[in-house]
Amino acid sequence: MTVTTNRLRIAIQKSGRLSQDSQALLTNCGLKINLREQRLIAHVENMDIDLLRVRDDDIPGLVMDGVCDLGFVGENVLEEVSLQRQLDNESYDYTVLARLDFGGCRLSIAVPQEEDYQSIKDLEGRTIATTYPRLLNRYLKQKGVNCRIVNLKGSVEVAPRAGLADAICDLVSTGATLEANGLKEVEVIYRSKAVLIQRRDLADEKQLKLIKKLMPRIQGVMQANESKYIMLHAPRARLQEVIALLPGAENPTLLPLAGNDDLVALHVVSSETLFWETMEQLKGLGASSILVLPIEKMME
Ligand SMILES: Nc1ncnc2c1ncn2[C@@H]1O[C@H](COP(=O)(O)OP(=O)(O)OP(=O)(O)O)[C@@H](O)[C@H]1O
Ligand SMILES: O=P(O)(O)OC[C@H]1O[C@H](OP(=O)(O)OP(=O)(O)O)[C@H](O)[C@@H]1O
Ligand SMILES: [Mg+2]
Repeated sequence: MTVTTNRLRIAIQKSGRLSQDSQALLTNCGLKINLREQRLIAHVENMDIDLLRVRDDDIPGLVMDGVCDLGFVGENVLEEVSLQRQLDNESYDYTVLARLDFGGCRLSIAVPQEEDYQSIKDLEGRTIATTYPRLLNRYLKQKGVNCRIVNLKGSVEVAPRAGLADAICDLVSTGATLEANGLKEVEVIYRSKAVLIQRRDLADEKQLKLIKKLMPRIQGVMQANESKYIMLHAPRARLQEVIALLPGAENPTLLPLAGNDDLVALHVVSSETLFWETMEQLKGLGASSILVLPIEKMME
């Protein structure tokens, strides 16, 4: 590629399911992003980074062709584009730097609710509408089922009602879209999360150094997201029982309470969230002033 810039180029979805989370992750990593709604490129003011804001479908190709150095994209799109590029004899090289904690969804086959569905064999010879023809084709081949695949870029869920297909293969998260369209999920064919990918042939020392700086921050933000800071007052006499109830609290900090020898303050960073049930059990042991706080950043 002949793009001559030393600034690291990161492709992110312009508007959609991954935009906010990708941007928030970068912001939490300390990037000051100068965003103007309509701009294709957003400058990062405090680091040599530019964000390219594009359709998510274009992100794998931009990274594979070396136009962008990094990209935030769903594994579903990444895998679909990779399969298509293999077929077209185009390069499909990339490195996954991190699997992220957002964009979780599954690619599933769904049929009309009233259909008596037993197995994938029921779809032999039928028509399935999807935005992911390559992933669907791979799955059907594995199962030895022949179907006609109709490629739709949007509104896939209305295809059966519109008489365009017998079934669909689309992304599902809560299942609300399927339900609203009178469909039921019958096969999960792919489970996806957002990932951060890097172009394989990246060689610029300065850019590699920047990525090396960024990665521990990304890991730190994700770790902080799933961790909680727990504080409570526990009766000294039941300390061992209290500690046993707290997830990941092997080495809590214990602090004396002024004017009260029976109670002790306990602080701990927990890798899991504290459920209401556990809080009620803690209370049952005599614990009080239980606080569960979010953690913004972490570095070990
Ligand atoms: N309901 C969902 N819950 C969580 N993640 C989802 C959900 N739907 C999609 N995703 C993930 O987010 C990605 C982007 O979804 P979105 O619906 O914004 O795509 P799009 O409509 O193709 O957007 P674009 O205009 O950028 O092409 C998907 O490829 C998938 O990885
Ligand atoms: O199972 P659910 O929680 O209902 O989520 C699934 C829906 O989410 C996505 O679309 P999105 O809402 O991002 O809109 P889009 O179809 O315009 O991309 C996806 O394409 C499904 O339609
Ligand atoms: Mg898209």
